[in-house]
Amino acid sequence: MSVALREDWVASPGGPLHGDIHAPGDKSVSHRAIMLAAVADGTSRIEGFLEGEDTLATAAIFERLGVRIETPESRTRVVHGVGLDGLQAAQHQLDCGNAGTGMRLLAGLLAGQPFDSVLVGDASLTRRPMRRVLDPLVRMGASIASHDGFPPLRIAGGQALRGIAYSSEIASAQVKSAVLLAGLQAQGETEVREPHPTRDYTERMLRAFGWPIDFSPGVAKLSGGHRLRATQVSVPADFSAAAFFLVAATLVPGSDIVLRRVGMNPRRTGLLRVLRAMGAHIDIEGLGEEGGEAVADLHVRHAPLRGIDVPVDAVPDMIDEFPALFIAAACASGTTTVRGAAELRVKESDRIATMSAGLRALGVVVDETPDGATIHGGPLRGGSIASQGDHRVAMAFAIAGQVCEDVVRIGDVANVATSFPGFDRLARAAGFGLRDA
Ligand SMILES: O=C(O)C1=C[C@@H](OP(=O)(O)O)[C@@H](O)[C@H](O)C1
Ligand SMILES: C=C(OP(=O)(O)O)C(=O)O
Repeated sequence: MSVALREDWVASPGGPLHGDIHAPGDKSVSHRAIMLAAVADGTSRIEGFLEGEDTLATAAIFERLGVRIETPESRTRVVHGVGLDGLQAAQHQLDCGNAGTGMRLLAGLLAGQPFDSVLVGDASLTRRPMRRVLDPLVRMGASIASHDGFPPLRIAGGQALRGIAYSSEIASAQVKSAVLLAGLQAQGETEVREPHPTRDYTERMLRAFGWPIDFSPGVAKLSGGHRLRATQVSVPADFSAAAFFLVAATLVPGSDIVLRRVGMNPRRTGLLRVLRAMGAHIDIEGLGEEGGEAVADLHVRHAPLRGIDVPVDAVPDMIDEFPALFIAAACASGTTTVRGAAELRVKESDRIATMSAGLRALGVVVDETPDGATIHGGPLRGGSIASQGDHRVAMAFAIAGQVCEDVVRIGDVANVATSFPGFDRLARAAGFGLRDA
């Protein structure tokens, strides 16, 4: 039996943050680039690929399905696509690790294949709800058995899928993407509507790989029966990784940093809007386009923050940034209220509960609600934090340590490598006080 790796950090004030920071490649884009390149015709090149455990797990799964993937240099992948009809049955279960994105998108992509597949994940992923993708996929004709709506997912191959018009009740790019990827192999038209627009990387990348698709914010429509053509993908730096430095430099007096070539897809940058409304000093410089995605340098200087009511319509645009926002809110004057964010309860951990408990351990007053929290800003004392193995919670409390009166001990940080390998090294180089316990 394998035992989860447990590592701890000790974070303490390191002084002002300075320098240029290159955050790793975008996780959402990296997952999708591997998936589409694998089932395209021809050889694709992916540059800026995130070498995190989540996206490495997705790449390893396609190798098990018979796709050759080369690594000519770090952060580059050359994928020898086999076409939508060229994947081969795997001999073993397919391990998605910690990645909700990997498992949910693969469920859609594998539902219409002629062979059976079994998708498994780690303890955290095994607790995450899958009915949100199983319901629409089964309506399309898929046959997928689960453990009462939770992983493992046993996909029976050889099902004839048909397109559906699906109105999702939750704003989830993973649900939308699973249905669209199943739609590639379905008879007729597949349409997905969402209650609030979510990140549109699947739609944009399908178009880049030559698949006809209509989409506008909140709705996407495609038909089965086309082919994907290999292409080049340039992956921008991940806004969600950059977010930890945006908050840290805002909070630590004297800080002045530049985050380079960060992906600025508007469905990802809600934290920027919210931090600016709280008083943050962040300039967008050199806004341009790389590989069809907006990118910019983000210049951040320290600024005092004041609490706000986070607009509910910003929530899907910053869904992964709440751990960092909770720290910003704890350091702001006044109170910050988050509503309409119940989805946070079904991430790698229950992020409302994990962040509230961690902040309380540092002396912050937090009133938790079913779909959010009210955070009362005030001084942070030191303390011990259980990250519950959640990468974003661990990184958020590393920021808290930079502005605490005493040290912050953060437990179980190994999963930081799922989305941000090398975070601790980069953070120390920028000036963080952060060491292994
Ligand atoms: O599609 C994606 O790449 C993602 C969508 C979001 O999840 P939901 O779709 O469940 O909101 C996000 O939390 C996750 O980190 C990545
Ligand atoms: C929720 C996240 O990812 P996933 O759903 O892919 O596990 C995340 O990275 O914060």
